[in-house]
Amino acid sequence: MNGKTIQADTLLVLCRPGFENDCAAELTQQAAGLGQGGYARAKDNAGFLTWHMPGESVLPLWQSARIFPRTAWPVLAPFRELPQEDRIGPLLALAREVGPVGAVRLEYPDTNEGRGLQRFVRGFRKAFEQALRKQGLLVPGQGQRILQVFFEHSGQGFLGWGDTAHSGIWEQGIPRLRLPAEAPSRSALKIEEAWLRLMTPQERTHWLAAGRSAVDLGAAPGGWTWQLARHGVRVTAVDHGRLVPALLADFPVSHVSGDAFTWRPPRPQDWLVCDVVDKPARTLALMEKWLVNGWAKVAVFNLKLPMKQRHATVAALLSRLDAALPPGTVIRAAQLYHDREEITVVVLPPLMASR
Ligand SMILES: C[S@@+](CC[C@H](N)C(=O)[O-])C[C@H]1O[C@@H](n2cnc3c(N)ncnc32)[C@H](O)[C@@H]1O
Repeated sequence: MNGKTIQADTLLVLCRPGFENDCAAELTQQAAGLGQGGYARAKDNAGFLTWHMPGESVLPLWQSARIFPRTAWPVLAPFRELPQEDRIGPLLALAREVGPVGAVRLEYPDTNEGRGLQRFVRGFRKAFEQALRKQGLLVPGQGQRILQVFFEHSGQGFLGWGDTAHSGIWEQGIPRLRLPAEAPSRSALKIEEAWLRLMTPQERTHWLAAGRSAVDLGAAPGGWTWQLARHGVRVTAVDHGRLVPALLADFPVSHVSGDAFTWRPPRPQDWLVCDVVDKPARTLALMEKWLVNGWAKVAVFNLKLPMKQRHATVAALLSRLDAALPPGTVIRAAQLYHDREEITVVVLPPLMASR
């Protein structure tokens, strides 16, 4: 049960504050690729924007892969000046137009001001969900459709719908991941988010398995190496810097003090991961060399963003990589919640199931 088809000409997009124009540039390019137009309404550092396509359906664009948006969903209607004494009533009336959903997401901008809404949203969630359940509009576990509400402030925002396939798997596009005490660095959260956001469960089961091999370029102090090694992957960690000693003592990890840009693996690996901070074109050329030569099958790496033309730069680099690799190679990229001035890229070989 996925619910009736609803049309929409507006997309609500959440992103890291400061990247609204990059989202707009990306959506402009994607819409053009679909033979569509559109325009953004965005304020600098707002952490969100709306994308408008008057007279057209925004659904094909919503169903396309995105790099800069953390999440996006079709808008049914904006709401304004919700009465303080009954904010639920007007939103219930809109929710009825969406129909029964399996879950509700309540979102707000990831800005200082937006985070001030946390308490309001916590209280509102309880009352709103109760009211939805009473009316048969929220039936947890049933159907894929999610009711989406975005609060710009407590009286104003947008209501729409989504699903995990096209809006992403997390409310606000923000994963709530815990950093275990033994993790060598906070970067460990970044590769975990990359796996969860950019790989399917089947791909993770296939590749993140005991007996697989990996090289981690720029590995120290060892957060990414630790994440791979705790799945039983044998890791060669390349860095002039020191790894956390427990990694070498307790896990299938070996350390090579070498240069990421010149070191070559003695035999082909399953994984190549790379968190070296360098010029994006230089990192990309390194990844291309490894993948084209068959030194690794799967890659996870960061591309540092330039100061200007961020979307145009990464789009050009990713299309260069795509052209260099065999047809069918899967390239997925996103500015993760744990990314600041970079994006994270995952590359998977064609026909992964048969490897
Ligand atoms: C952001 S840190 C990596 C953090 C690591 N992924 C983690 O999870 O703990 C970048 C690392 O790249 C290393 N690095 C920079 N240039 C390098 C090079 N040319 N060869 C090898 N390592 C390099 C640095 O020494 C540094 O340890």
